[in-house]
Amino acid sequence: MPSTQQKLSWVIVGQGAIGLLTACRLQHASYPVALWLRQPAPLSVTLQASEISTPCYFLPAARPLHQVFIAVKAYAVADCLAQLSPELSANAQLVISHNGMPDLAYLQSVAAFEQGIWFLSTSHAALRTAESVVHTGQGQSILSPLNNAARQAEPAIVAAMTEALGPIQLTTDIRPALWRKLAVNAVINPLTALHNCRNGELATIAFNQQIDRLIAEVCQLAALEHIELERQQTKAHVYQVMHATAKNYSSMQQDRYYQRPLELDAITGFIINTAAKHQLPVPENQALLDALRQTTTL
Ligand SMILES: NC(=O)C1=CN([C@@H]2O[C@H](COP(=O)(O)OP(=O)(O)OC[C@H]3O[C@@H](n4cnc5c(N)ncnc54)[C@H](OP(=O)(O)O)[C@@H]3O)[C@@H](O)[C@H]2O)C=CC1
Ligand SMILES: CC(C)(CO)C(=O)C(=O)O
Repeated sequence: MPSTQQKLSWVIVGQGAIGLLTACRLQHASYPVALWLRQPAPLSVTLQASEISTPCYFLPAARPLHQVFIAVKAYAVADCLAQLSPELSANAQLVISHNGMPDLAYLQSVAAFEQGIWFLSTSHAALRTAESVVHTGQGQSILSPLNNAARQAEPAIVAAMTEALGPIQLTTDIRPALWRKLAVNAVINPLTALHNCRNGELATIAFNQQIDRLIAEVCQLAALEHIELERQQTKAHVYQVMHATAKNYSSMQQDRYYQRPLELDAITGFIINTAAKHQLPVPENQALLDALRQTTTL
C-alpha cells in the first residue's frame, strides 16, 4: 500500500452515486480527491455505509487532470470524454465505469499515446440522496487495463481502485465479465424500471419464466460472440445479485422514476442490435424494450 505522500491525486467526474462513493472512499483512504462537475463548486456530502456516517468535502478539480475516474451513464461517456480530452495531462490515467456493454475499441482510440485507459465493472451499489451517498450494496469490481500506458501504471491504479471499489479482480480480457454483468442488468434493470419495484421483488415466481427466457437469449447471443455463458450458472448469478441487492432500487428504476433518460441502448438495445447482426431472434428482450419505450417519456 503506498504511503499518503505517494498516493496519486484523483479527479472524479460528476456527482452521481458511484462517482461519489468512489470519491468518498478514496478520500477516506487519504487520497487527494477533487471533483469535475458541470458547474465547478465545492461539494459537501456524507457517505453512509454500514450505519457509519463520514462527512466528505471536495474542491473543484484543477487542470490538467491526471488520474480521472468517470462513472457516468453509458450514453454520457462520449460527450464526457470529448469535454475532458483537452484538460488531460499527457500521461493521464482514465478509469471508465458504466453498466451495459462498452465499445472497447472506441475507448482505446480516445487515449493519446501515453495516456492510460481502463474499464471497471462494479457490483457495488449506491444511492445518491440530497445530502449523502448511501453505500446500499457491498460488491466487488473487475478492472482491466485497455492499453500499454495503463499496464505500465498498474500497481498505483489497482491500489486506488481497491480502496474505492474493491475487492478488485484484474483481468486482461474483461469481455466475459462484461457479458456476465450484461445478463444481470438485462434482467434486473428493465424489469424493475417497468414494474417500479425493488430488485428483490423480481424473485417471485411471477417473473420466473420471463427471466428464464431473457437469460436464454443473452446466453445464446454470447455464444455467437464466442463468449461462454452457461444458462443455469448465469441464472443462478442473476438471482444471487437480485437477493444481495433485494432492498435496492436499480439505477434504471431510479432513472425512470425521476424521468431521466434510461440506459437502455447499452443494455437491452445492445442485445437487440448485436442479435440482429447474427440474425438471432430475441423476442423477450425486444418486448421488454418496446414496453419500456411505450411507457417512458424520455
Ligand atoms: N448506482 C448504482 O448503484 C450502480 C450504477 N452502476 C452504473 O454506473 C454508472 C454510473 O451510475 P450512477 O452513479 O448511478 O449515475 P448517475 O447518473 O447518478 O451519475 C452520473 C453523474 O455524472 C454527471 N455527468 C455526466 N456527464 C458529465 C460531464 N460531462 N461532466 C460532468 N458531470 C457529468 C451526471 O450529471 P447530470 O445528471 O447533470 O447528467 C451525474 O451527476 C451507470 O452506468 C450505472 O448503470 C453500476 C452499478 C451500480
Ligand atoms: C446490480 C444492479 C442491478 C444493482 O441495483 C445495478 O447494476 C444497477 O442498479 O444498475
